Amino acid sequence: MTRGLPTPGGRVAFAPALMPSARPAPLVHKFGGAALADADAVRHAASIVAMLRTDDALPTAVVVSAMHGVTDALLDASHRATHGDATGARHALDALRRRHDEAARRVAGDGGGDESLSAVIDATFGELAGLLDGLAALGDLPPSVADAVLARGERLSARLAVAALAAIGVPAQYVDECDVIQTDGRPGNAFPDLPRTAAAARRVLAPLLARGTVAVIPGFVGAVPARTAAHAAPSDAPRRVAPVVTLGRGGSDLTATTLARVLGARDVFLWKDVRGLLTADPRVVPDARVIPALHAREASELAYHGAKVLHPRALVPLLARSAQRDAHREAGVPAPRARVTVRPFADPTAPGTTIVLAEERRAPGATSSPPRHPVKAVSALGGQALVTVRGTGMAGVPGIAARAFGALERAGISVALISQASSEQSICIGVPQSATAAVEPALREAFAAEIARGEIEGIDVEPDVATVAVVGSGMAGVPGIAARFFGALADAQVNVVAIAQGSSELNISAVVAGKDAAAAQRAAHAAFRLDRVGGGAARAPQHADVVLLGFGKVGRELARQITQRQSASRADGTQSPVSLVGVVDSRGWVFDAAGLAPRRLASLSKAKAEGRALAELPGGAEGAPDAALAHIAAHALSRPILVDVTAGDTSALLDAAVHHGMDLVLANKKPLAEGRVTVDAATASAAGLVATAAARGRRVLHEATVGAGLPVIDTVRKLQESGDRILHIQGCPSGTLGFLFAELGRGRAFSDALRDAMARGYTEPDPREDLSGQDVARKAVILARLVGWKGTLDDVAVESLVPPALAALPLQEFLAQLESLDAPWAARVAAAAARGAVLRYRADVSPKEARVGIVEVDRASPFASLSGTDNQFVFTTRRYKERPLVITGPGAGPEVTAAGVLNDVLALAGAR
Ligand SMILES: Nc1ncnc2c1ncn2[C@@H]1O[C@H](COP(=O)(O)OP(=O)(O)O)[C@@H](O)[C@H]1O
Ligand SMILES: N[C@@H](CC(=O)OP(=O)(O)O)C(=O)O
Repeated sequence: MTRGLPTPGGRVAFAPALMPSARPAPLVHKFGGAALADADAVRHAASIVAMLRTDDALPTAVVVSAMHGVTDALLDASHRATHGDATGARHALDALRRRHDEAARRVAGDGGGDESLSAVIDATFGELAGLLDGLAALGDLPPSVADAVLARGERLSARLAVAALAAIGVPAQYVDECDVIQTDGRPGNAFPDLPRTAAAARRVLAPLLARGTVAVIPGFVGAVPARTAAHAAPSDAPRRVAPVVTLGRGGSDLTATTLARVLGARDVFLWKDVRGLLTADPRVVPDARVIPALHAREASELAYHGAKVLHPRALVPLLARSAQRDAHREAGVPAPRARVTVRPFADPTAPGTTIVLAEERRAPGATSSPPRHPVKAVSALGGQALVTVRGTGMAGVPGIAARAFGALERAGISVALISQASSEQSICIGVPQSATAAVEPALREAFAAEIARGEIEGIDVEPDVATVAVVGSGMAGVPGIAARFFGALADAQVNVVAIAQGSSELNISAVVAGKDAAAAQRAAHAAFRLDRVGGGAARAPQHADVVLLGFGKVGRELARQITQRQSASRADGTQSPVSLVGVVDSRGWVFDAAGLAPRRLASLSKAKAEGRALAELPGGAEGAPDAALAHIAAHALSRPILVDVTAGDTSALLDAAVHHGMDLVLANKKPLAEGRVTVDAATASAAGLVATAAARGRRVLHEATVGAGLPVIDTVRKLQESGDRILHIQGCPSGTLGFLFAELGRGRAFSDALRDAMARGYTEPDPREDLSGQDVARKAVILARLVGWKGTLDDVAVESLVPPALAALPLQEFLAQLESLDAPWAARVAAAAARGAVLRYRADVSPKEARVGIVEVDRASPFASLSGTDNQFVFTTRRYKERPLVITGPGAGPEVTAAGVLNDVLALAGAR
């Protein structure tokens, strides 16, 4: 064993006597195509190599993928050529050539162009043109020729990388992949032969690395074994077919891990355009998080189930099993010891994801607490078809599944999933959509006898499905994972076509319609709280997309304030934490996933204020709010927040929004105080909405439901979080009633004060809505529940200011009789005054009760000083007992209400 001796500088020096060789183990870098967009990116890659190579010139091998999109473009050009579109093929090639010429010019930096690089580009495009001509003549695209075309992409980028390294003074040399990576020769899906690759690496790479030269090797491609090379090209194929094969799409990862294995590397860095291996594809689940560490088996499972970030077999060379390991050791392949990290190209010092290779060792019988995240990630493999073989005669007949497998294997069809119902009356097989046509004949042939005997009744093919998988080694032995997964899919209204659980218990998969795959992944991600996984957000900085439900006075003011917030961010050069992507009214919506521009919002606001519906406005769509929500939720939004600034019972909509993965901000009291959204009939509705959201890792904030923009609910939370206990809250949360009682106290007649309140626009159109006390009662319910009261709106004792005889009258008749109330009110006010008190309409809540009605308060009480439409809240707590905590201020009006809502939105935007 080698032993490190710490040096004063903190580095680790190796005692020479203990080191088998003087040089430290090499580093292997792999730069993915997604990261290599242009010359700047290639230069950035070179700088990363230089940085990690350090002054000690650590031995370094660099594997590169073709630049972003180049493999696809080459494939497209090949298809065009075979289908007779010679012009299209030439144009595609010309565009690629321009891109590489431009990159070559810029990559070398100030040193100017590199002639040998131009010559290589020239020669490569000459070869490519020849290959495409050959394909045009052939009218077919044999896999071996496709591989020969595709190989050029990585070779070009490797040349660019060499130039970029040279430009910053790092000695680098291009090494042809065929001189190192030896494979089994399977076109389009080859696998490296480790012993032969190890021998080649010793011969070709070791001397270079020993000299301190960085070896740059094209990824994705390898050599065909000598015996197959002779047959690699069909006799009528283009003459210039080189005997190369590719390792399957994304195969540069596999090149890198193979090299790491045969070189005995210390580290493999897989540099990607994402911040690491994430809990989901961030293009589908915007709040995906970086997984700090996961086992290679989990990573492979994810890759196999469609996570495009890693080649499905990338980790195989580093996981060779022990029997193989012995055989390999004899053949000169060192034991695996590399550390594998998936790193963000854009942020090279970030830790990314570590892929753990060591097997988990647990003492027999050892128990451990269930993992915090039994499921670590979710992924989906689209473009599949599901084949079902049905028949009552299959029950109890052994080997049906194995024969189905065998038949498909012989037909060259890879099976992504297989599941058999316990009744054994059907087997479901997931295959690539492209194989659909070949599947049925293959199975019919394999089961001809059973079909003839009627034991197999049918073979059905369902096209366009996707397999959605949740993956994590922690799910083994943790009960309820499947229930949570399928519950989440059901809640998201995703129909599950078939189910499969891998025998390893590393994954559970569900086959769903292709169109549901995104919704299914988001639902599973939310259900397993994967947005809480600890390695940082997929994207920095944080950003939330806001959808406004309700575009009335408060909604429009909020839109204005969000726009204002965005321009403040622009002014100080930061990204706004929020953007408004959708507005919804009762009849329609306007939505743009990229965000509604300020000008557009201003004109929508203006039109809406003039009485027009959103559906009638430019870009507006017609439909009920639930349709709006479904439409909006189908888009990949960044940490979406639904803001409810309506006044109706929106419970069902809010529930749907939570299931779509949205956080909620409410100014609307009804769903909290009255809504019937509940997970448990015994719990009250408010707890229901909040609990449903919490179970899915979503949050509900609703500061503006009590006291508008005043920090009432925030104060409750802060008191509680700091360990205080709220004994009771007394509040005057109605601007209208506050105004009315202040005026009565000043000797004004009831009818006169109420008419004034109406004229000032304080009251609802029918003032009895305010006078009934219902609005205050809703606020009381919301506050009371926060302090631990368990009742519902029906349990609140409410004193109405409207005598029963006047409650049902038409509005005008009620108003005509207002004067009849003046004398009784004057008497009541006078009686209170005689006792040194004034009247107030107040909500009193505690963990034990919620009451709203008229109270007499001492003239010295803070409530007595209330004026205008101000609200006031008095908190008596364990800490604030002798002198309670008082919050007073304007508690109504669009501006302060919208500001309260905006605070909640910003809190959520920054919180996740
Ligand atoms: N679980 C996941 N974690 C990270 N990225 C993922 C995941 N699933 C899918 N992806 C996608 O994989 C892409 C990176 O893969 P790929 O393009 O093959 O990278 P590279 O070119 O670096 O090899 C990312 O842009 C991301 O959209
Ligand atoms: N260029 C190849 C191989 C590869 O590994 O690419 P990437 O690193 O971009 O996944 C492909 O597109 O499949």
